[in-house]
Amino acid sequence: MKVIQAVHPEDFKAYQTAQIRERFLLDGIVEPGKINLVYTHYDRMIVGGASPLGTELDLGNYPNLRAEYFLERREIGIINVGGDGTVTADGTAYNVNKLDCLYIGKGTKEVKFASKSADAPAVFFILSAPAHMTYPTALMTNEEAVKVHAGATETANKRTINKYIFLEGIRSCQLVMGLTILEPGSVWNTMPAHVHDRRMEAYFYFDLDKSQKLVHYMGEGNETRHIMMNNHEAVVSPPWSIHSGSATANYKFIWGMAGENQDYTDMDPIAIPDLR
Ligand SMILES: O=C[C@H](O)[C@@H](O)CC(=O)C(=O)O
Ligand SMILES: [Zn+2]
Repeated sequence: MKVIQAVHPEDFKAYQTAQIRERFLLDGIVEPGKINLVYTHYDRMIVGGASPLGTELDLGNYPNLRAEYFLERREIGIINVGGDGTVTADGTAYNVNKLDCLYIGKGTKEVKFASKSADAPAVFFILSAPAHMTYPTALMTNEEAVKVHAGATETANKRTINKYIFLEGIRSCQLVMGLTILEPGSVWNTMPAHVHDRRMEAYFYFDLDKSQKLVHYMGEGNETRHIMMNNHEAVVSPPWSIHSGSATANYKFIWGMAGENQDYTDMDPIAIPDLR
């Protein structure tokens, strides 16, 4: 499992394109027939993808964890962004179709991922954080997710925020997870931008056409940089960094957090004119 170390904001100011990409961009996590996971030292969040084809994929165990099994001291959130699929947790199979979310609590020994059809494979995006107790495994469909309408067509940021794992939804120790859908013609997410010193965040962009590009903005609000991103790529956001994007067409993205609190509204917004 690849490991990403944490970066100091003062050091970040000197980073060139290649360094920014190496330290924050998680590309290649979606690979047909494979599970790819990255261990980040941002709140020890593991970020990855499971893309089963004809055969089931096992979550497995990794030496980095020094655990008997993956979820011995962890919890996991999974959202499917591809074709119909199933996730099996200790023998119980859950239908996790596109935009559905499954939370699996600490103590589950075996997790398996499968696609209903290899011709329309499921693509599972995975977030896993350390957990101190067991919350029940729970499935939430996209219809059941709590929806918040944000932005406007005039500012090209009209979008719907879908919340799944959060204080009023699926309960967890640390994980907060959901996804945001932009309307056609709207291309800006998380603008006005914000930081939340108490939590890290990861973004995973999807349903962005292959011919298009996403520009992800990061850094302190007065010292911003960008990363050019493609469909099915993820990026980690340190607690000191904004995390916002604009693209050449509309798209969707999964966001997820772990850290000091689970209060979604604990954000310090940065006024648009103040960005540098
Ligand atoms: O801390 C919260 C996250 O940055 C996202 O939920 C923001 C987002 O989905 C959006 O504005 O579109
Ligand atoms: Zn945020």
